[in-house]
Amino acid sequence: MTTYDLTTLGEAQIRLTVPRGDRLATCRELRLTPAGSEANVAGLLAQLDRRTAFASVIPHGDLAQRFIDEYRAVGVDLSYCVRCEGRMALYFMEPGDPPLPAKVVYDRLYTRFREIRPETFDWDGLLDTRVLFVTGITAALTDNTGDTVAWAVREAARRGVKVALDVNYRSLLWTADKARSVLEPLLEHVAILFCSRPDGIKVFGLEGDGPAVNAALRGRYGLDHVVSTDAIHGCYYCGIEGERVYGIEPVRVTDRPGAGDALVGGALHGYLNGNVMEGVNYGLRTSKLALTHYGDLTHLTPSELEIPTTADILR
Ligand SMILES: O=C(O)C(=O)C[C@H](O)[C@H](O)COP(=O)(O)O
Repeated sequence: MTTYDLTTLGEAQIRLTVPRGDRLATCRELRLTPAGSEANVAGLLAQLDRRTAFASVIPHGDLAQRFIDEYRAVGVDLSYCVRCEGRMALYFMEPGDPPLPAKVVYDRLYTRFREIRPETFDWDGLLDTRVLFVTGITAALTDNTGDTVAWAVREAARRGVKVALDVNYRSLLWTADKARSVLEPLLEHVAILFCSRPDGIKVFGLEGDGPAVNAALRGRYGLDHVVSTDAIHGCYYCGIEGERVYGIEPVRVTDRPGAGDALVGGALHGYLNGNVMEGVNYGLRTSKLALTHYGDLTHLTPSELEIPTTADILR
């Protein structure tokens, strides 16, 4: 029996959000919430009674403490985090209201996390897990973070640990060409891939509707499971369990960031149960829950996985 169900590494961040109806350039107050894609997935799974750990390099100080308190409170093991002097990564967000799109401004240069190397972390501990989860966000930051993600993926595969990868393409962090050149060589080691349709088109040069992009990813890279979303039309599964299209129902959005990570967390809960198709149903529920409250981390109880949804299977 492994110590963990899922371990992951990523940058610890704080989000500073502009109140609705205001602009970053003029607002006088900001809402402060902890953030980080990988931590969000670990945090969601911890609330579903999964054993998870998140590794990072985190500075001392109050902002970092806010991050630590948030994810530790839901049960994520943060003992692999290395503490250092330095600054906390931040991101600012204007939620946007039509016709203004949401806007993100990163303030995450010069963090010590950007200097990580494989030797920074205790991999005997971190790879005592069923799944290693990584994202394109961490791979994008610097050559060091990209190399460390690549090393971790290969080492996990060598040790028989399943690898889950979320492409999570961020155009503010790298070009699509660079993303492809870094992520593509990792795909042979990946068991379950999360890639939105727009990312499949931009990063991997694919074409077609959601199911077509999904099937092309699976076919081209020989993946066991591919889960993708198209924020407007639906969510798609393609893999050894078959193929499925899931409808997405509109919900009132209180706060959008973290909904993608919630979908990934729910789907991985299913993967850990041996049923990704059912996991995507969980993911649709958890991402819906994510939209109802502030913060990148979705707060939920296991019973809320059963909340009614009309995200019926269409095909
Ligand atoms: O951008 C980054 O570097 C982050 O990690 C910050 C956020 O916590 C996630 O990006 C949220 O991601 P979504 O669930 O896709 O909204």
